[in-house]
Amino acid sequence: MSTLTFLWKLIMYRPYRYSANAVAWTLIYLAPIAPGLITKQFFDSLTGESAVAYGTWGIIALLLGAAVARVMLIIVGFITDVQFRFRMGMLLRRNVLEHVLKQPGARAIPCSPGEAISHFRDDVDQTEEAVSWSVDSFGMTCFAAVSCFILIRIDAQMTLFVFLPLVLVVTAAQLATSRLQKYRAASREATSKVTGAISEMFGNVQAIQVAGAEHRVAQRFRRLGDERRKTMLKDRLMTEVLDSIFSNSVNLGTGLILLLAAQKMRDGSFSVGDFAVFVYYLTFVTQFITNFGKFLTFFKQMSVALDRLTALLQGASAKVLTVFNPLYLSKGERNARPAKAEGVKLENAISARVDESRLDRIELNGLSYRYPDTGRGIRNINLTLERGSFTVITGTIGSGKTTLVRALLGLLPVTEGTVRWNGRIVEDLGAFFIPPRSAYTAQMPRLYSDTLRNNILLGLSEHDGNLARAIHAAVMEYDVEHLQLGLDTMIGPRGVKLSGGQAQRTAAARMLVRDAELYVFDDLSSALDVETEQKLWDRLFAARGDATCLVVSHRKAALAHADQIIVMEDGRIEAEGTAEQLLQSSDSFRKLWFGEAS
Ligand SMILES: Nc1ncnc2c1ncn2[C@@H]1O[C@H](COP(=O)(O)OP(=O)(O)OP(=O)(O)O)[C@@H](O)[C@H]1O
Repeated sequence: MSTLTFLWKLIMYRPYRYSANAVAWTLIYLAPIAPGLITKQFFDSLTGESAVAYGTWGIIALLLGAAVARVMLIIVGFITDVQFRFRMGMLLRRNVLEHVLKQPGARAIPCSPGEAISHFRDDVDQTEEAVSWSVDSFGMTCFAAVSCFILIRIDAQMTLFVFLPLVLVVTAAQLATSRLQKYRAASREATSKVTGAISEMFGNVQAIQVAGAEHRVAQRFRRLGDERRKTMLKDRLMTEVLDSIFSNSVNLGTGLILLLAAQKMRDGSFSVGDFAVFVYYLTFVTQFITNFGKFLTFFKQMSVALDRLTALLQGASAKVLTVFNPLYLSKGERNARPAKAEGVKLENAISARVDESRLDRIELNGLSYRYPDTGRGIRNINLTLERGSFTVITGTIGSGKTTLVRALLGLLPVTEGTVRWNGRIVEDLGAFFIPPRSAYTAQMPRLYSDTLRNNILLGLSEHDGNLARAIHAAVMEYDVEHLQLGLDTMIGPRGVKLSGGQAQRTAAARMLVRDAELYVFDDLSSALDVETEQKLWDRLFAARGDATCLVVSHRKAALAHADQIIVMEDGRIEAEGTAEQLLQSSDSFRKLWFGEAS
């Protein structure tokens, strides 16, 4: 999509609001025409070149009236601008967010969360800015046209001599702003490298000390600081030069008018009023040129923002950005929201399907996924999970165990193969495999800066001892007792730091507090000692009823409980069976089993 089409589509999202904004700002920009003419009248009356039609007080009243009207218009203009800008920005953020949330979990964003947040904030802001300035450019062009018409009628030669050099100076300065943009981008990047280095240093104090790398880290920091200093200096210098050109251009123009007007005034062909109107309009015409340049800069930035937002869509068409979607901002809109009714319908439909879809059997047929950057992944996985069974996926490091469970749960986009739930193909795995159908504990659990209770419940209501049961099944009761405020202790990045095992058991409790037909654990036991792990599986077996379990593990405590074991090797299933069968038939399994014993 071209930047112009992007701009047009955003305007067409709320054309009436955009038009109202354009009308308001055009009037604001045209408003100075009147005081200019009144001032001319006033000065001409002083020199006796014309009679004052309304008297001195009349002129003062007119000037005051014009000023008050402009202030009122500016207030209206701000309201119309905010109303339009906000809707446009919200539409962009809404559409990108919807797209991101629909992506398989592991591929939601192609960059770090920090970068994605900056796209959501800065790129949308820059787009808003460009669309908003298109209105100003239109208004200012109207002013420039009308004022030039008036000035040419007064003295065409003077208009040309005063404004042409001025237009050239300001345009040249404007062109130099593209260089400023480059310096600005470079200084921003250098600054972000410095702040990134500070946060890395604070985060890795121990690692730096252990590696004895203090000196090298300090040197690297100094180098980054030096680079930042150089780029910032260029940026500041260029900014100051351009600012001084812009702020002095009016003085420059006034000087030119004085030089040229002196002779004409002596001849009597140029009145004091004419001089006043030239100087008065000069400020606004200079502003027009500067602001038009600003619009061009914002337009360029908008094109970069469009590229970056499109990259966030990972291959989807840029049209996604401007799809007309309701925002439900006003109370009336919110009440009329059809989504409410649809939401209820959807919930009913889901619960109806869930009632139907008690898990009897899951079948994976020819499931494949390849990571685009490494070409690794899983190939042609065929697997059946019967109701109430306990399946363990095992294998060497990097053999594809995590990829397999993530592909099954729709967290990675399956490239080939199908998953059937009770014989029926599941179309959208990501939307389907959610509680109460399935619950999942990832290899690296994520904790929020919140209480332990809220980290486990994640918004679920606490009832009939569900939380206590989940904590017991996850072997967490001892940890809860020893936390100062028990379940109300703040944990996560800004609270008590839990050990790896505690974090994993918190994630397990989070999963177990949700009733699910299928529980999926990815290497839950990797940070647990043997005794705790044994307890965990025992309790899980006692608590889970006939729920089905799919577990990634290489530990005997899990393998010994398994109804079936899948041995992965290089992205494929290398062998399957019970521990007893595999000990007889599979070399790889024997290595895993005895490797742990040794
Ligand atoms: N995000 C990724 N991008 C590219 N390649 C990946 C990615 N994640 C994993 N891989 C590769 O895919 C293969 C399978 O990885 P996977 O994490 O599924 O293995 P695993 O058996 O779970 O390993 P582990 O026992 O270490 O958890 C590995 O070769 C790995 O290097």
